[in-house]
Amino acid sequence: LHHGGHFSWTMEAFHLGCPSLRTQLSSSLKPKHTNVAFLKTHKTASTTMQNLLFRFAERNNLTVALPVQACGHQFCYPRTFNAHLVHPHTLPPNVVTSHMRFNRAEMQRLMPNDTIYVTILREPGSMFESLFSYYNQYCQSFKRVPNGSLEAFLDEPWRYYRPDEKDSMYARNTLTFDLGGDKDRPAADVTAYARAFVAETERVFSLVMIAEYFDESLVLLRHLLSWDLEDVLYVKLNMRMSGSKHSLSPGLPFKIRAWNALDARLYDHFNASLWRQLTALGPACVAREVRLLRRAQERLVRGCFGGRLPQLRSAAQIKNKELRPWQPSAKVDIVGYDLPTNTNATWPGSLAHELCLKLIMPEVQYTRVLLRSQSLRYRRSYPLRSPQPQPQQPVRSVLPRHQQVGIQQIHREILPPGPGPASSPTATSRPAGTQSRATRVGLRPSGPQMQTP
Ligand SMILES: Nc1ncnc2c1ncn2[C@@H]1O[C@H](COP(=O)(O)OS(=O)(=O)O)[C@@H](OP(=O)(O)O)[C@H]1O
Repeated sequence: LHHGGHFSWTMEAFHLGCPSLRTQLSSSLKPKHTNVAFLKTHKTASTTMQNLLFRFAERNNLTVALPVQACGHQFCYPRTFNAHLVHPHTLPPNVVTSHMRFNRAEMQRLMPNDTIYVTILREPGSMFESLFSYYNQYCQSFKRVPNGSLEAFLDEPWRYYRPDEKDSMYARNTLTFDLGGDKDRPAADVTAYARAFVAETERVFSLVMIAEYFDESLVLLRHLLSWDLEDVLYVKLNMRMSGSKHSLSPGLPFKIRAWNALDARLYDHFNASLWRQLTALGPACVAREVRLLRRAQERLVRGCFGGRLPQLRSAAQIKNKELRPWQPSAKVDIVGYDLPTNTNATWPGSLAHELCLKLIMPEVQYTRVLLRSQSLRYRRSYPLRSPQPQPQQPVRSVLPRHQQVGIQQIHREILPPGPGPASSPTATSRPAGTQSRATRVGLRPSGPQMQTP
């Protein structure tokens, strides 16, 4: 571990002569942006992203909008999102990231005006294979297929698929559905609809990440939000064991794209736009940031797992219940991790244990833990609260770097060495008491409606 203290890796890139980073240096000194809406799409590495955002929110004492208990850990998906599905103890939020079917107007009612919208897509072939395997016992369209054969489904999808049936959104154009669109557009209309839907998605989302280029996407995210390297460290979550995966025979990716034509168009468009943004940032600099990220990540993981890389375990093998990922059925093995009991060998203290635990905590458990801690904070702030939920703190869109708490120190120790001190400009928080009534009860007045093409 490196004990040289904090440094700015953007400064390092600057010294290496990355032209695009040179012009961005001033923006990297900006306070961190803290109002973020991440649309958690299905089977796209979104749980890994959600965990990263949960940890960022906790480190910075932000509020994460969580579902009311009746919705479980998702905003009553596949219902279209409505701000009333948000638990009152998690208002007003800085961050939202739980599964939902997107609804722009309701999100704007919930989130501060300067919220940055981000989502993630995955290549349709591997995504559909993952959906087919994961939801095989849930989704009737998949259950009907003899021998659970992906090939059989794709040979005659209309034989098995019913557009209006429960859980049909897992069987066709899932990304389009999650983004609030119409997954069953008639073939004659697909091109025009896809064009308009892509344009609308582009208007709302400042960044559309791509799962295949997860680390490169994180580099863009880090720049967009003026975050540090330590803010985008992660461990891969919600992976299937290799035995639960099915390799696609030649011809299948083509059939999957044809069946999920809207998703395929979304993916192609945003994959191209991701690479345009990476090119604009400078490929050498992106590669360097990715290397630094992976190096820091390895140190973090080794620190948590007693100097080793973690062993992947199926849920049944994980001793700590808090760390067991949810299994969709006995036929699919989802990978998780168990912490060694002596993780503190490298970093002493309970903070290190907490950091490591949260890093690998599955979605359902982390959502529960977060709801509990936010409810506690809410009750402590308002022991004699009025019937309407009140804000616990002014809504912040940016964060002074010095406000980040304890666990940050451990993060600092794992960063690769580099020159230059980090600057910590003061943020411009929105002054308390300047919000409208709607903001004070946690919801914002409706903004312009999303124009669904
Ligand atoms: N960092 C990173 N990069 C690339 N891919 C990753 C990453 N993290 C998770 N994964 C893969 O994402 C799949 C799980 O996606 P989600 O977490 O979105 O699933 S869920 O809808 O919330 O259940 C799941 O894919 P499959 O294993 O193919 O099912 C994970 O392996």
